[in-house]
Amino acid sequence: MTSPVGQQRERQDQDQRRTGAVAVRTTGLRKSFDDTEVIRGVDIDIEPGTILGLIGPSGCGKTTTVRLMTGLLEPTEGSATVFDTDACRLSSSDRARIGYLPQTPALFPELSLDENLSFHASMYGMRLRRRDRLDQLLEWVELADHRKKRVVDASGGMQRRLALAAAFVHDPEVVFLDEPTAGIDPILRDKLWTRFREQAADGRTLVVTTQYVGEAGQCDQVGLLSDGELLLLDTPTNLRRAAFDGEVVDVRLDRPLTDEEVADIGSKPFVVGSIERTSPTGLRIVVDDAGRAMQQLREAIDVCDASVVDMDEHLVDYDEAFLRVVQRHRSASTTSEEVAA
Ligand SMILES: Nc1ncnc2c1ncn2[C@@H]1O[C@H](COP(=O)(O)OP(=O)(O)OP(=O)(O)O)[C@@H](O)[C@H]1O
Repeated sequence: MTSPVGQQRERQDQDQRRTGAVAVRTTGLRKSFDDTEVIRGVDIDIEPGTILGLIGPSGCGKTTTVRLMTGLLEPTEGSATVFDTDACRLSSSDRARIGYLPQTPALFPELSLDENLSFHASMYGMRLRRRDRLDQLLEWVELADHRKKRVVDASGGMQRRLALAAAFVHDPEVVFLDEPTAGIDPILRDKLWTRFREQAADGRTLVVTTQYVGEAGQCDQVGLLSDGELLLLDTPTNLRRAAFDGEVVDVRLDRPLTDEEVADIGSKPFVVGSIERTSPTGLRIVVDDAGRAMQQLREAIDVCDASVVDMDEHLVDYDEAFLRVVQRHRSASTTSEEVAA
């Protein structure tokens, strides 16, 4: 879907990338409703042409963060900027460079899918080549065969896809998508992510919230929110590393090691975290680099006069990584509250 406008923006975004510009930035962002603070000091920089995924448990503040970034909510403290301008003070022409899929999209139930999309296009004053654009978008979200269906007769997933198409109708440069894949089957979800990646490759910037933690792997940067705090902002690979503060190797031996032998292995420089007994003869060891450490571990186990039955890197999946980072943060907060009390 690279239009001439898209190509021009790609060039502009490449220029911005060279100068280190950011498309969206939050600085010390805080938001309270009544006396309850729900966003607690969030700092995020999003480079043009990248996808930021916001993940976190229900109620952690994903939607509120997105609404602050779009300027729909005013922060209590700190700021959110888009194109270097306060999000609450964007001009109407800058607003037209932004797309937004809210969690509860506004669709006209009695109008057809096609008419709804057409209405969104007309709001942006689109006339030229509008039909082509709408056809393209309906294909994009696999609704072309249902275009005549009224929204009221469409499934929840179809309505979501229609709203997603509407967020892109005016070819925006920065797009905020609040749970775009909720209620969509895994095959189409995967296709949509391929399309989001194409959009980013075309120079557009996407902020995507999701409750499907595995989708973190599709993003350039992942922001992990918990109770309104940004626990981590990093690449998906580093999110996995953060779960154990290193890489993880699982080893099974021909006999149980004694506590002294385990402590001896734990003192080796390539072991950077805990050693956990996973069974009488099984160990889970956190190391700096799994590839290198496996040979060094074999040597250390040889010295103990034991043999390795099998040894493999434990590939942490995103769900496990997410759970561990959130649980670690929650237990650290509880401990510091107990110390303070
Ligand atoms: N307008 C509001 N008034 C009062 N509280 C609000 C308002 N909007 C959000 N909240 C509260 O702020 C917190 C964060 O809500 P938010 O919708 O941002 O979470 P979320 O991570 O998007 O959740 P979910 O994944 O369930 O959509 C919640 O405790 C919610 O109840």
